Amino acid sequence: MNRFDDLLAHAATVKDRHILDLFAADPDRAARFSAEFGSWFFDFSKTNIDAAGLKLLIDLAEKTGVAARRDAMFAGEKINETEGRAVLHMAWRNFRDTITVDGHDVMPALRDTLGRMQDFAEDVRTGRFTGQGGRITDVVNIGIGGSDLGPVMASVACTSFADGPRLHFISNVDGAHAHDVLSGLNPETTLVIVASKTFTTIETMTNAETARAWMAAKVTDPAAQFSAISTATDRTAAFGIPPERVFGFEDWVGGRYSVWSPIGLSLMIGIGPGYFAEFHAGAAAMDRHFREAPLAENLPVLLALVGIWHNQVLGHATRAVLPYEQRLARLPAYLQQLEMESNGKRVSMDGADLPWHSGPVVWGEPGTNGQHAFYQLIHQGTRVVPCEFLLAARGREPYLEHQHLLLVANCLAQSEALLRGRSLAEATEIMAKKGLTGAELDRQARHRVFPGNRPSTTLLIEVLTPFTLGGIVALYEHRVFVEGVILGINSFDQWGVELGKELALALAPVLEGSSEGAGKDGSTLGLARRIRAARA
Ligand SMILES: O=P(O)(O)OC[C@H]1O[C@H](O)[C@H](O)[C@@H](O)[C@@H]1O
Repeated sequence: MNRFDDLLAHAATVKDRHILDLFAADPDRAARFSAEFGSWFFDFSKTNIDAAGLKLLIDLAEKTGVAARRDAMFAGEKINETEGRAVLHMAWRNFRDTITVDGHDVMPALRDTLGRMQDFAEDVRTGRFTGQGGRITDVVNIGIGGSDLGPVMASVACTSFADGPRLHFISNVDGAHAHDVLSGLNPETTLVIVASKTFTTIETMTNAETARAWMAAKVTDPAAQFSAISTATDRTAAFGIPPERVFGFEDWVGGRYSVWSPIGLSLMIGIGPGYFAEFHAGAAAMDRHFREAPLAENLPVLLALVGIWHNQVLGHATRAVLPYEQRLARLPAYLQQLEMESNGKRVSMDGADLPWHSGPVVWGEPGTNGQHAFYQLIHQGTRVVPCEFLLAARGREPYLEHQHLLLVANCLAQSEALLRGRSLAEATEIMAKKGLTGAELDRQARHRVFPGNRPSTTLLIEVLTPFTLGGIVALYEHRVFVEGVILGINSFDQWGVELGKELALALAPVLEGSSEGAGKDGSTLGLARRIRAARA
């Protein structure tokens, strides 16, 4: 007996029916299977979930203790059990509440750091803080994973609000990344932000050294144009960054949940503290909704339950995230870390093998580009890929609103096509009109059949702003949390990234030729030999 049995039994009885029949049987289906909070509207009616299935899903959230776990998280309990940490990134976007960790009010220190960030951001933006060659024109954020993806994703999303220095990001240890970014910049007017929660991550520290050398070649005091963001202020000092430009945060902010914290400094400089506060406010609004709304009307809970239905119940291993919004181009990459690093776990909280599948593979690209690339498989491939469309009703450039209308039409058309499909009879009729007959008509028509009955959801906002973006990101964070609770896993550690890091360190001497690599497999040694020869 496992926690999904009732749902699996229900799914077995309904999985072959057509979602269109659900619409035909219930004229109110679209309203009944959607939910709204403030600026965010979530439609999950184009799925095979019916009233009985939804009830079983809500029951599942109840019996797995989602609400109690949520309250424990907001109360600062150490729900990240394998690291013995609280999970309180929400504190960084809600400065009204009092939040205590180990009986200690953490908010005064956060307000102090936020104030220092705001002052520094304004100083950079207004020219009170300058580089050694004048006003700061460019800001380079050096970080990776959660210290990169959040600021990159949000800065692209907030492009139309950016009026500060230009933002650039270096993450990959591949020197080509640092080269390509830095070679276009003037060291005398560039501010480098080294963003690393631990300040030990090899990629970030290597790129930071590279940037320091690049700057030292042109300015007398490179450290004067460096800032650092970390929980490890001893290490930032050792790197030579003066404390007034170091912005700290606590270990109860996970890397992939840290865009709200000082890790968002580059974004704050780009869009200004005012819009950054709106980004916070949108997320804080979503936090309140998550804490207060009944489970059946709770957007993060509903997104999670639809995810569970598709992955653990129906067995669809991947989910496509398809933003019809160019400025959300980096959202799929951001969500890959958020969801897959959080819920890609093989054991449950107590260390036992997970008796069901972990979270899904998340992937995607903005529409309409994806339509001309991989949608073929989504429409006619043999596997079902649940699709998650994100859409803003309005664009931000009034003079291009005619293009936005076309974008919206494409998004709705895709979810309609996935739902409706095209039958063999319809395809045959179309091809017959083109003059085909007989066996050729039959053959050609079969290639043009769309099975349809493919599930999708749509998250609709009115327009993309820092506020609505903040809500979207918090919505996904809490969705990941709810899925994690239902799966019984710890969504806040990431031990799965460690092994490769250790092996990479051990391989460096093999590549340099100073170690034989005893005990390594033949493939690794053979590749290392070839690489050594090519580099000699
Ligand atoms: O911020 P840092 O300490 O440099 O960590 C950067 C990233 O690397 C780690 O390996 C983790 O996989 C990520 O969760 C983290 O965001």
